[in-house]
Amino acid sequence: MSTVTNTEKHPHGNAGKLKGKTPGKTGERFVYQDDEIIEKPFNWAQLTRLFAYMKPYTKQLLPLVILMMVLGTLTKLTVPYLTSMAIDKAIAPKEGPTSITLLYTITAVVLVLYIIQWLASTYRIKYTNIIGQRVIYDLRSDLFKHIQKLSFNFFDKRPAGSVLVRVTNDVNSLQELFTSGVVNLMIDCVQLVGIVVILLMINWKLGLAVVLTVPVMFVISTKLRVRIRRAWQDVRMKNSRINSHLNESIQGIRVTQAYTQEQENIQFFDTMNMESKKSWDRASMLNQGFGPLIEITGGFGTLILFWFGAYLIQQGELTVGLLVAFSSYVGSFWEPINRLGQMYNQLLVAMASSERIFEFIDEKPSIDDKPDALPLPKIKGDIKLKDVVFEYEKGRQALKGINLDADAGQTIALVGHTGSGKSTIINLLSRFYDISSGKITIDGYDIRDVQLDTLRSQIGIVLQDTFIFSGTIRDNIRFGRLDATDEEIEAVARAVNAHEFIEKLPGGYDTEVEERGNMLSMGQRQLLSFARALLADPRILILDEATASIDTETELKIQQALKVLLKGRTSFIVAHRLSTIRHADKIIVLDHGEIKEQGNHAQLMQQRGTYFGLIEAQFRFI
Ligand SMILES: Nc1ncnc2c1ncn2[C@@H]1O[C@H](COP(=O)(O)OP(=O)(O)OP(=O)(O)O)[C@@H](O)[C@H]1O
Repeated sequence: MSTVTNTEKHPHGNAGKLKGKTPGKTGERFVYQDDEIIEKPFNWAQLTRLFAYMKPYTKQLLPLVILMMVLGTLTKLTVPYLTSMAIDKAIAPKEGPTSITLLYTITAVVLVLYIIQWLASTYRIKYTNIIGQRVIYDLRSDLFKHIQKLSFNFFDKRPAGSVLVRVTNDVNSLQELFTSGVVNLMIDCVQLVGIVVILLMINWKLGLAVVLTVPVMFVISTKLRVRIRRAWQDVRMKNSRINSHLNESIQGIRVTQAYTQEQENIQFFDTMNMESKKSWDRASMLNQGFGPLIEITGGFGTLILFWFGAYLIQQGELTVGLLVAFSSYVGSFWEPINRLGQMYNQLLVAMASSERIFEFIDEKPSIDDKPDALPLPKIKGDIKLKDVVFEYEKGRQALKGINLDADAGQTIALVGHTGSGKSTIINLLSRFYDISSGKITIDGYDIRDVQLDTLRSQIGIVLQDTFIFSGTIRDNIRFGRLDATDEEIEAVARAVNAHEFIEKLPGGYDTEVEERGNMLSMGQRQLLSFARALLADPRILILDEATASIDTETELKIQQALKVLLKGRTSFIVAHRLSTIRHADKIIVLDHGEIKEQGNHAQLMQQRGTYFGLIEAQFRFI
C-alpha cells in the first residue's frame, strides 16, 4: 500500500462485543466481554506455548540463572546449620570448654556464605529480568506484527480500545510471571525440598511434625490469597476500562466540545474513577485483613516446633543449637510456601491473559495470499469488474452485480448517494475485503490469485481525511516511498503545490506535525497526501475526494495538483467536486449497490436521469 488507510472511514466503534452504550451506565460501557475474564483454569498446552517464548534464552541465560539459584539456595540452607554448630560446639558445648576460635571460624565462613548469597541473588535477579523483558518484548512484538496484518473485517468487529488493552495490559500482566515468577517457582521448589530433607535429617520426629502442617497451611494461604489477588485484578480491570475510555474521549474531544458534552463526559469519567477507587479500597482492605493472617499461618508451625522441640530437648533427643537451626529452617519454610500459593494465582491470571493474546495471534487474516499466489508483474492498469457481488454481513448485499471496465490511464469517477457503494468498490480494488462472487482483474490477473503486497504496492490510496502521523512533514511525505531522497520529496511537493505552504512553516520540511496533523488545514493535509501518493508513483490511484469545502485559492491548487497526480494512471475517484467529475473519462452512477448509469459528463447530462438529478441537486445546494 502506498499510503496509509484511513481508520476513521472504518470506525471500530461499532458495537462488536460492547455490551451497551447507554451513557450514564458506567458499568456497561467499555466492557468487552472477553476482556472481563480475570482467571482461567489451568491449561497445560497453553502454558507450554507461553513458555516456548523462553526457549531462545534457555541456552545462554537460563543455565546462568539456574547456577546462581542453586548457589544461592545452598548457601542459604547452610547458614542455619552452621549456627547450630556455633551454639552446640563453640558457645555451649555439652563437653569441654567453649571455643572462641571455632566461633570466629564459623562466623568467617557465614560471612563468606552471605557474600556468595548476595552475589548469586544479584546476578540471578539481573539475568531473570533480562529473560523476562526479552520474552515480553518478543510477545508484544509478535502481537503487534500480527495485528498489522489483520484484515479490515477484524477491526470492523472490535473496538480499538479492546485491541489496545491486549497489547498493553494483557502483555504487562505476564511481565511478573516471566521476570520473577518462573525463577522463583524453581527456587521455591528446590528450597522446599532442601529444607524438608534437612529437617528430617536433623530430627525426623520434629521434622515430620512440622512438615505435616504444610498442606494445611498451604491450602489456607492459597485460599486467602485468591481473594486478595482477585480484588487486585478487579482494580486492574477497572483501570483498563478507564484507559479505554480515555482513548475514546481524547480522540473525540473535538466532538465533545462541539456538542458541549464536557459535563456529561466528566460525570461519566467520575463514575468510572469512583468505581476504580472503590475497587482499590476493597482490595487494600482485604490486604490489610488477610495479609497479616497469612503471615501468621506460619506461626502455627513455629508453635508446634517449640512445644515439641522443648519436649525433645528434655528427652535428650535434640540440642538447643539444633532447635535454633530448626526454627530458622522453619522460618524460611513459609516464605516459599506463601510464594507458591501466590504463584498459583499468578498462573491462573496468566492463563486468561495469554488466552486473549493467543486468540489474536491465532486470528488468521481473512485476506491472505493463496499458497500458489504469484507476484503481480508491473502493471499497465486495465481494471475489470465482472458481476461483482459483495456483502459485509451475510445476507446484506452492499454491491449487487457490478460490471465495469477501466482502461489503463482512464479516470473513473464514482458518484451516488451516501451508502450507494462507492467506498465499497474502492475497498475491493485493493482487496481490503474479498468479493462474495464475481471477479476483479487487473491486466487480466484475478486479484485473488496474486501476492497481496505486489498488488497493493502498485495501488496508491488517498483518503478523505488524510492520516498524518507524528513526525516531520518530510517523514509524512516519505511514507509514500521510504527510500526517497530529500530532493525527490521536494520535487513531488512542488508538483502538487505543497512546497509553498511547507516553506512557510516554521521549520519547513522539518516541521514536526503532531499526530493527526491538527496544525495543518484540511487543504494542506490533502496536498500532503497527494505528494505522498505521487512519490509512491503507483499505476493505479484510488482517491476518496474530501468533501470539506475549502477556499477557492486552495481549491484551485488542489485541482491543479490532482491533474498532475492523475496523469498517466488508472484512477478511481469517489468524486464530490463537479470539476473532478467533469474531467473524468467515465462516470459511474451508483444506486443501492448497483450501477444506474455510466458514461461521460456530456452523455449523462443528455440522458437526464439520476446523474442529471444529482448534478442539479448539487448546483441547487451550492
Ligand atoms: N464495514 C462495514 N461493515 C458493514 N457494512 C458496511 C461497512 N461499510 C459500509 N457498509 C455498508 O455498505 C453499504 C455501502 O457503503 P459505502 O461505504 O460503500 O457507501 P458510500 O457510497 O461510499 O457512502 P458515502 O458516500 O457515505 O461514503 C452501506 O449500506 C453501508 O452501511
